[in-house]
Amino acid sequence: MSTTQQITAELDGWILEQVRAGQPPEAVIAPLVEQGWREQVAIDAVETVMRRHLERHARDSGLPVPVRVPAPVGWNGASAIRAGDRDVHVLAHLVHPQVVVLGGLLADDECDALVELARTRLSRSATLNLETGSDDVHGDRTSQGMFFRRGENALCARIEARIAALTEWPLENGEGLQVLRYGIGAEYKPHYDYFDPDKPGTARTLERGGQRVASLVMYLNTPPRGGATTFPDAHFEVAAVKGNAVFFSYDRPHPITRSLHGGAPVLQGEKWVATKWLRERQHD
Ligand SMILES: O=C(O)CCC(=O)C(=O)O
Ligand SMILES: [Fe+2]
Repeated sequence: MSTTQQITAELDGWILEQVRAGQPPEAVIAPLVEQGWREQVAIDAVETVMRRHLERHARDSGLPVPVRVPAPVGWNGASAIRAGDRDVHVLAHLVHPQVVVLGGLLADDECDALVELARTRLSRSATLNLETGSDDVHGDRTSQGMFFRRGENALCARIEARIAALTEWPLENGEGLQVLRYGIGAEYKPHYDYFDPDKPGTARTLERGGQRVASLVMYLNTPPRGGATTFPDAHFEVAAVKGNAVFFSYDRPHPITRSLHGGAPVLQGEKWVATKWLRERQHD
C-alpha cells in the first residue's frame, strides 16, 4: 500500500479488494490513518475509489451512472436527529433499497391541519403517462390527491424547511407537497417514483430539476388496518402511523435500486399521506 496521500493504482486495487471482501469503511480507512493519512483525506480517497468503481461498473454493464442522493442518517448513529425545528426519531434503516423509517417527523396538529387544507381540493389521483406526457387516471392508483405549491402556506413552508434540514438537500430541489387520501380498498400498486429514461415524455419532465432521487411519504393518520407502504423487492413494509414517515432514495433510474414500492390496500378506515419528492437540482 502506498504511503503518499495519492490514489495510486496500487491503493485503488487494495481499497477495492477490502470492500469486496466485505470490510466496513472504518476498516479500510483505519490502516491509511495509521500510515499518517489525515482522516478526512483517507475518507475522501475511499469515497473517490468507490465512486469511480461504481461509475465504471455502471458503464460496463449498461446501467445509468449513480448520482449523489440525500442520506439523512448514518449507520448505528444517534436515535434522534435534529431536523430544523424538531427532533425526529430514527426507527429503522435498510441498506438496499436505501430506506429510513422516521418517527415523529410531523406533530399531530400539523397532520390534522394538512388534511383539512387538502380535503376540499382532492380529485382522483392521476399518473404521469410518459408515453404521451399527459396525466392519466389509472386503475393502479385509486387514491384521491392534490398538490400544494412549494411554500404555498406557512405550514407547507415549515414542513419543507424541516425536510430540507433532515435530508440536507436544498429546499429548492423539492417538488410541492402532494396529499393523498385512500378510502377502503384504495391502493397504489408497486411502482418506481423516478421517471423512466426510455419513455418519450421523460426528457420534458427532467428539464425541471432533473430526476427524482428520493421520496418521503409522511403519514397524516393511522388507518386501523391496511395501508402499509410496501417494498416488494425487500419483502419489507412500513406501517402507516400518524406523524411518522418513510424516506427512500434511488441513485439512478433503474430497478437495481430496488426502490419499487406501493401503498397497500386500506382494509379499514381511511389513509392520508403527504408525499415529498426530491429532485437532483432546483425544481421551479
Ligand atoms: O401511500 C403510500 O404508502 C405510498 C405513496 C407513494 O408511493 C407515492 O406517493 O408515490
Ligand atoms: Fe411512490
